[in-house]
Amino acid sequence: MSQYSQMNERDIDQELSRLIGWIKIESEGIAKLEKVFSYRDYQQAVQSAQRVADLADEHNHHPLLIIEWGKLTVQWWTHSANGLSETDFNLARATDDLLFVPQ
Ligand SMILES: C[C@H](O)[C@H](O)[C@H]1CNC2=NC(N)=NC(=O)C2=N1
Repeated sequence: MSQYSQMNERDIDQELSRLIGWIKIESEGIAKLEKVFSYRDYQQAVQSAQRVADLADEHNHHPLLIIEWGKLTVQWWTHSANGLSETDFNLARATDDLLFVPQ
């Protein structure tokens, strides 16, 4: 099994239960991992998006990013698998590590 193979429902649910704030959504018939991060203003959301973009390039795996005022939505899935792979979960965890800001 490659890091990019489509996962089965059981493995997806098990991995999901270990994450905080990430949900599974279905968009255009494709399962995706989504989390919304909140910020003080637009610039903070933009800067966070840039950090996720750098992470994505490092791994050659790219999420959908939606920037709004005070809000960044991140969606991970694997285009080549038409769904979720281990790589998406690894990068969801990496996104959390990257965007975690101690209060
Ligand atoms: C050629 C290149 O490796 C592929 O197009 C990569 C790029 N980034 C990617 N990103 C994501 N999220 N899924 C992919 O299948 C994917 N494929």
